[in-house]
Amino acid sequence: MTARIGVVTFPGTLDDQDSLRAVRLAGAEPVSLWHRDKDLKQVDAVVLAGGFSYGDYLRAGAISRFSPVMETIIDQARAGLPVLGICNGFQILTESHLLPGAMLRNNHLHFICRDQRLRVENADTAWTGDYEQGQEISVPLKNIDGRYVADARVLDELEAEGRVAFRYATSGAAADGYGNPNGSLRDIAGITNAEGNVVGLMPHPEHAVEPLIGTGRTDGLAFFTSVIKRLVTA
Ligand SMILES: NC(=O)CC[C@H](N)C(=O)O
Repeated sequence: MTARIGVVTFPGTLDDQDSLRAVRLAGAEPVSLWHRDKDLKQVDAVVLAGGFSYGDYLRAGAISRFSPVMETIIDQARAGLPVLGICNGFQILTESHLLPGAMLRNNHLHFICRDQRLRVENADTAWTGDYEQGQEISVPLKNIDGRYVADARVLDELEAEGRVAFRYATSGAAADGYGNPNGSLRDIAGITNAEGNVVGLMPHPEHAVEPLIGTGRTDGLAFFTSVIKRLVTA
């Protein structure tokens, strides 16, 4: 049976079309979800796509968190539904308290847009099973509120439980996409919840799924193939 993967559109979402396309290229059925609908149309997994939902007013993700669609997603995520938050989606997940910590303005106070090197730290989540632990990937990064913070106790807990899913890779030159781009604590680019079904990250895997586009790398596609495999074997 083909997995159905929903992609939520809020007013101000930018990356829903690319996310739907990534879902299709990975082999699942893409399903559009609308922020005002509580109904998730019986999807097997959900992607919260990037952008500026509700104009990032108040704080990025702070208003989206209270949308009707999030009411259902928060309930179902707690019951095991795989949810991936990309960039603004990650911001919505922290605002929803499905993931700990918060995203602050980049330490240099600028919007940044570049290809970013990441290290996969946890290849055991619903969204990362097709990567190797320690694998380095490159995907686009584009945000202004990308600086991940949490208090030391939360950071230690994330590290101890293997819940740092991605770190900014710092072992090369900035011109090659290496380095911490925004001052995120402990170079954290993405995290998972304890159960591994909810994952959020600031860089954009959905923009790196086709060899003809961008740098020609398809490093992001494995997010989507990973969850499809997880759904089949679940
Ligand atoms: N591409 C994105 O989702 C980035 C938007 C995000 N609201 C920001 O921090 O700028």
